[in-house]
Amino acid sequence: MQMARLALLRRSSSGREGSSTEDLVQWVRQQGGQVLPAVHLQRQNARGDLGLVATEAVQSGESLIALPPHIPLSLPIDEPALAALAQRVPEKLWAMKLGLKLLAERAKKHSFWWPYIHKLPERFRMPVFFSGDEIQQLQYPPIIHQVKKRCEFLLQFAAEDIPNIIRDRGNDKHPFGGQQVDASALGWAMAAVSSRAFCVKQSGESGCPSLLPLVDMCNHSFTPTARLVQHHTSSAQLLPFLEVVAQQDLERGDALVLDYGPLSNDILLLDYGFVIPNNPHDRVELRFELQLLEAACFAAGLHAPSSFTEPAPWQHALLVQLKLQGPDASQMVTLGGKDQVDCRLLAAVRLLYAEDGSKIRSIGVEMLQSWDAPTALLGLANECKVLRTLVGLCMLATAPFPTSISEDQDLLNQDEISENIRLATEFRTNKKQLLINTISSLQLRLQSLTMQELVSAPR
Ligand SMILES: C[S@@+](CC[C@H](N)C(=O)[O-])C[C@H]1O[C@@H](n2cnc3c(N)ncnc32)[C@H](O)[C@@H]1O
Repeated sequence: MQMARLALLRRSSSGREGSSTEDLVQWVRQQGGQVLPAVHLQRQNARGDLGLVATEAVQSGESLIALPPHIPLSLPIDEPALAALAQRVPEKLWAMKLGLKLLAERAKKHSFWWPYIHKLPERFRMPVFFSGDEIQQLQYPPIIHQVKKRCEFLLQFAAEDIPNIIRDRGNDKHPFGGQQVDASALGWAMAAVSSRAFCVKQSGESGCPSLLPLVDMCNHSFTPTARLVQHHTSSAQLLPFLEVVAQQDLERGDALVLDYGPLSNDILLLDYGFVIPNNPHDRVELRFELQLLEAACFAAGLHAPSSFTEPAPWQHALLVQLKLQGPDASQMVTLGGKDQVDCRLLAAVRLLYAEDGSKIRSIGVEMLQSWDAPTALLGLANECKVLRTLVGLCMLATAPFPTSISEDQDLLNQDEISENIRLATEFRTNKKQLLINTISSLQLRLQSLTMQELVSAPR
């Protein structure tokens, strides 16, 4: 299917570029919120991105922003037509449910949240707004698949679900005040929510995504300078409900940055429209298949044992236990990260090389998944083959990327490339770097094992 581009939404009503950055701060204060005088909203770059900074020194633990309970924009949806629409949104696309409420508020003449909505970005950089060619430039099938699915959902929701619900309920109950909502408007709302909502606990219930005006002007860092604290209070008390607190002493000019969570570059790109170089939470996904492991053996210059095509019954039983085969299998495994490879993948390659089932069963499936598994029981030579096969797998995983890191770097050094191509190139180059780093780590392990093997070999 040819991917349709979701045309960028242009709204003359966005006040981001024209008005003062202090409007939002003032509105939060008028609503009973507290904003430390040292906290300011500033433009970050020519694109008009905003962020919060400290304009004076602040002590660790000081309250920077406090929001009363009526300021967050969150679910549930009371309006029946809107609630009926939200029910048709798959749970995975939770941001679209709250996005519908955001769109409805944006369409209202006197929405309580207008000073906030007015300050939201006019456009977002998520790949659902890329052209078909730009999406292909991501070069990584799992993310291309996700982007296509989101585009298809937005196009179908705009073309079928919204008109159907509106027709059934009559125009006087139009959830968007009679305004037409197309795929790009839906994409805008989904992107606004996915990139800005925080999970907030509501009286005894589990977390609920909420838009937190002003708080959502904090950018992300894995080494945050501020943290979000939730207080349990009733709305009648107007006590601080959510607070942003300084995580450390801040100097004048320091950015207030929150940690959005342990997010991979896939999620950061899809939901937030940016990626982090050397992201410790990033991984490369692949599907566990014996044929792939066999190919990895060949790539590593090894002869694949027959178990790679036909595992012994005890090996099959352990693969089922690892949920890599059998009816409950979930075959998605990962490369990269702190442990270098998915622990289930490590265990699978180990048990496929093992000849003695009873030895392996004595180690247990838990231990097989750990780098601390006793090499003596697995056999040094076997463990070397395991590592070489995993290196081969990383090499195979680089195959779908048609460009090299140095070609990507050349592209990134050109000033005239578009923002979307820059982002797609940064994304794919980080994936390749992750695979190269994983190969290096595995090779280091292999070197130290080879040394042990040489030392322990009979002379
Ligand atoms: C919660 S908002 C933060 C405020 C936002 N900068 C703005 O102008 O409204 C999240 C968005 O900020 C940007 N952002 C946040 N942290 C970032 C980072 N570390 N690098 C690049 N962009 C970031 C991304 O566009 C992201 O979708």
